[in-house]
Amino acid sequence: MGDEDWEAEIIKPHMPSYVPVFEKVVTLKVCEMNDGPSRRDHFMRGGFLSGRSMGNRDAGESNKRENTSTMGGFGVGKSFGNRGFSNKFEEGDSSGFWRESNNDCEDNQTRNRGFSKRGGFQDGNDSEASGSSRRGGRGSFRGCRGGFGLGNPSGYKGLNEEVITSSGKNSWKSEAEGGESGDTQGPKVTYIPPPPPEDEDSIFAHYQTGINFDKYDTILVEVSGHDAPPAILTFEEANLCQTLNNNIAKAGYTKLTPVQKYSIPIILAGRDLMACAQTGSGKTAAFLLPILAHMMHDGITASRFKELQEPECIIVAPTRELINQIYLEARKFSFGTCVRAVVIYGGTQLGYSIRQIVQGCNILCATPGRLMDIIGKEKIGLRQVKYLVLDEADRMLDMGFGPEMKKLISCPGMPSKEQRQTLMFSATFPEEIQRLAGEFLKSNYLFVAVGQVGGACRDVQQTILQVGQYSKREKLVEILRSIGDERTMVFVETKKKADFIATFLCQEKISTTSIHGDREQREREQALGDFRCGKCPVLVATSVAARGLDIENVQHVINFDLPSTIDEYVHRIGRTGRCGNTGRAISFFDPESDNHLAQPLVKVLSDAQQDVPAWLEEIAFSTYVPGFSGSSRGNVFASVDTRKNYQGKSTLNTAGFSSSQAPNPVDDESWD
Ligand SMILES: Nc1ncnc2c1ncn2[C@@H]1O[C@H](COP(=O)(O)OP(=O)(O)OP(=O)(O)O)[C@@H](O)[C@H]1O
Repeated sequence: MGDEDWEAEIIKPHMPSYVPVFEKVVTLKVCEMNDGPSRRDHFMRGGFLSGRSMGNRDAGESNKRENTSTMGGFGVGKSFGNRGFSNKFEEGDSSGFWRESNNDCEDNQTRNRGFSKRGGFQDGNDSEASGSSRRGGRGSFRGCRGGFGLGNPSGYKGLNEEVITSSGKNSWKSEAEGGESGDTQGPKVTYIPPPPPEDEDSIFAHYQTGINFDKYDTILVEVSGHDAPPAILTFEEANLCQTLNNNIAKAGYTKLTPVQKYSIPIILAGRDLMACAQTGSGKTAAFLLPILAHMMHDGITASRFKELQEPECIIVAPTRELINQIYLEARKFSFGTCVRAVVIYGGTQLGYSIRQIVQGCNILCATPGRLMDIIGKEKIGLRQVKYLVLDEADRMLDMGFGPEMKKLISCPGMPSKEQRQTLMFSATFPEEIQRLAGEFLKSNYLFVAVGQVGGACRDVQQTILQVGQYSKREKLVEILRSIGDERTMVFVETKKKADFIATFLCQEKISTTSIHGDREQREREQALGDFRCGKCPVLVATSVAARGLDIENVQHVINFDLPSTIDEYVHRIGRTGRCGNTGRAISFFDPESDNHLAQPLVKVLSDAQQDVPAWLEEIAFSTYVPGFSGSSRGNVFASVDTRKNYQGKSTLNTAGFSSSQAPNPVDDESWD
C-alpha cells in the first residue's frame, strides 16, 4: 500500500457521531488529598539491544517473536551472531558498511516521504503474550529517575509505522480502525508499560541544578503582545496553594527560571501563550504549575466513576518517551491532590490506555496518534477541555503532526480557541510555524522569548570537527574512550545506522544501547532506563530522542551525523547542559553532506559565544544556501514574534529554508 493509500486511511478518522454521556457534574473546590499510593517492589533488569532490533530489516517484519534475553549488559554478541548480524557487520567493516548505510533504500525513501510516514494512526504488530501474564513477570523499575524498565521482547512495530503482515503485504492501519482488535492487519499491540514507582522519594527524585543556574537571571526576556501581566520573581508571588508549594519544595525548586517567571503569571491570567526558551530551562513546570493552580482553584470535574472521561487539560508531545516524562512531572506536581494525570501513547496496548483513562482523567498526556484513536473510540470527551498544551510546539505544528493537531481542534466537543486556553512551548519556533500557530491561539496571545531562543544553550560547549564519513567510527571510539564512563548520547541519522553503530561500539567493548523508531516500545523504554541509571553510559539515538528528554548527568552529546536542520541540532545538543549544568557537544561535520549547515552553524556558535573554526567559516562563506542570511536570526531573540516583522513575505527558518523547502528534520523516524 502506498503513501496515498495511507493518507486516505488517516484522513477518514474513525470518528463516529458523538454522543457524550452526560452525568451529573460534581465540582470539587478544594481537592488536596493524599491518595496513599501503594508501594511496589521494583528491581532493575538491564540489557542491550534485542536481536530483533539488530536485524529486523534482514529478518523481515512479520511475526517477530524473539525470545532474546534482555538481561545483562551490552555484550550480546550471541544475539548478533544468531541473527547473522556480526557477519554482516564485519563485511561492512571493511567498506560495505557505509555503502549499505547510504543505500538504505527504505530509510532514504522514508526520509523523502516526510509527512506521509508520520502523523497517522498506525499501530499494530505486537506479538507479545497476554498483558496479564506479562505483568506478573515485570516489576522492573530501576530506581532511576523517570525511566521505565522492561518486559519481554515483543514484535511491536510502532504507531504510524509500516507494518508488513504475515502475508508479506504492507499495510497502514489505525488502531481506531481495528488494529487493536487484531482482526485482519497484524498482531495486536499488547505491551503494557511497567507502572512508575509510587513511593514519594521516587516521585520527587531530581537532579541538582548546576553552577550556571543563577546565570539564568541575567538572560534577557522579551514579552510581546498586549497587556502582559508582570513577571513574578519568586514562587511565593505566584500565590499557589499549599499542596503545590509543598510539591515544588519537594521537587527541589527554590528559584524560578526565567521562562517560569514570565509564563506562570501569563497562564494564571488566563492568557494564551507561545513561549520560546532554551533547552533544559524548565518549560515543563512553566505550564504545569499554573494549570494545576487553576484546577485546584476552580475545581475539577469529579470523573473517576464516569463512563466518559472529560479531561480539563490535554498535553501533547511528539514522542512517547517525552510524553511519559511530562506525565511524570504532572504526577509529581499534582501529588496529594485530586487531580489525576494519565499518559497514553502508541506502542502500548490500547486497552491499557483506555483502562488508565476510565479510572479518572483530569490531565491527559498523549502522543497525537493515540489521542486521536482514543477520541475516535469515544473514551474521552473534549467538552471540558480548558487547557490545551503543545510541548515542542514547532514540531507539533510542522507538516508531520500539524494535520493531526488541526483534526484535534476541530473534533466534536473541543471548545473553540476562544473558550479554551492554548499554550505552546519550545526552544525553537520557526517563523512560518508561528504563523500556523495562529489558528490555534487567540489573537491576543502573548509571546515570550527568553534569551538566545532558537539558539543553543550557552552551558553547552560546542565543538565542530571536520570528519569524513569513513573516519567517523574511528573518531567516535577515540572520543568515547577518552570520555570514559560519562553519559553520552550519540546521534545518527537513520534507524539502521543506530543499530550498526551501537553494535560496533559493543564490539569495541563500550557499553551501549540504542533508541529509535524501529525498536519495540519495551526496548525503547528499557534502553532509556539503562542509559538513565548508567548501566549503559552510551545511548545511540536517532532524532526520536532529540527533543525534550531530561536525563540526569548527560555530559556529552556527539552528533555522529549532523541533522538536516539547525533547529534539530539545537534540540539534540540540549540533551546536555540542562538546568544550569554544563555539558559538551561534539559534532562531526562532513563537507560531503553538511555544507548546507555551515552558515546556520556559524550563527548558532557565535550567538552562543563559542569558538567558530576557521574552516567552518570558510565553508559557510563559500556555500550558497538559498535564502539564508546570517542576519535573519541576528536579533538577540533568535525566535521573534512574527507578528512584529511579518510582512507577507516568505520567511526562513534557522537552516535557511522556507518550511516548504526544509528537509524533513525527522528523516525516517516514526515518532508517535
Ligand atoms: N525552578 C527550577 N528549579 C530547579 N530545577 C528546575 C526548575 N525548573 C525546572 N527544573 C528542572 O530542570 C530540568 C529541565 O526542565 P525541563 O525538562 O522542563 O526543560 P525544558 O525547558 O522543557 O527543556 P527542553 O527544551 O529540552 O524540552 C528538569 O529536571 C526540571 O525538573
